[in-house]
Amino acid sequence: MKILDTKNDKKYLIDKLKNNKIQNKILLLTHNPSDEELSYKNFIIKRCEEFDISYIDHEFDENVSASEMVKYINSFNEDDGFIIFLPFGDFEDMEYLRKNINIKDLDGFTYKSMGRSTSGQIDYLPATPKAVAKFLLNNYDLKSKNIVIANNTNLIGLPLATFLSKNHATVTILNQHTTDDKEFIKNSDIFISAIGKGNYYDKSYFKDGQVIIDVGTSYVNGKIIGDVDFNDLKDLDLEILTSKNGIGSITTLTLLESLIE
Ligand SMILES: Nc1nc(=O)c2c([nH]1)NC[C@@H]1CN(c3ccc(C(=O)N[C@@H](CCC(=O)O)C(=O)O)cc3)C=[N+]21
Repeated sequence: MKILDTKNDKKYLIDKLKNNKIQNKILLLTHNPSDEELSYKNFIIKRCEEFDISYIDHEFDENVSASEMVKYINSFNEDDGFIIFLPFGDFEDMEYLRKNINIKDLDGFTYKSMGRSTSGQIDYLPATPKAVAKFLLNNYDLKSKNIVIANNTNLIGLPLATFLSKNHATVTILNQHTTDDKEFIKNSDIFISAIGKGNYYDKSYFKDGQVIIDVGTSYVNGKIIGDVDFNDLKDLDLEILTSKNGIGSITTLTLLESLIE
């Protein structure tokens, strides 16, 4: 087993963010945020302070309507960026927000971004799938590879799948109701997991020669663990990008990179 990491990618992103003076602001938008959303927001705030990026930390109150939200967001400069921390308190009218926000979208949220990433434009992907896509494109030839993705959300699995398909991979998306997930995973060349169930996949799911990208983040006793129990895979001859020093550690930087024109 070979453990991969994103340390070089991280160094590259940090240098890029240090060397480009960013004039535009980033809007950090929450609505009844969960602990996970708040912790991700705090990672971003720490990075904004490190790179001298202005941010506006705005929590919408309970009763605000979608049109009031859009009015507030669109009152900023069109080159200022925004991120809506999901699930955004399960706000009902996401359609209206996806359709009408027109300042810079840093996390592939609007319908316009969704359409563009589907046609293969990497810059319009949300930060997490963008980080995964870049890592794969930099390190592997995707042509005729079988890729299986365990995640079917608008934030990760769907945009990643369409993008990788445009890049000539054969892609399968699993969901909670998939019955023969073990068979799909075992037959893949590259497996990307983002289910958020700590140590869920053991060695019975894998075989020699595979590449595993573990995007899962579960908090257990204050520590982040991934979906794949990589300690159990020691005897297999495969490559794994684990949760530690993996995609999570470059997601924030990838998001801020999108502020640079
Ligand atoms: N619109 C939206 N986009 C998201 O991408 C999004 C979201 N909403 N809601 C909340 C979840 C959670 N999430 C994490 C990202 C990184 C780490 C992570 O592991 N970060 C690094 C630190 C990163 C740093 O220091 O810059 C680490 O702990 O090593 C965890 C969780 C994204 N989310």
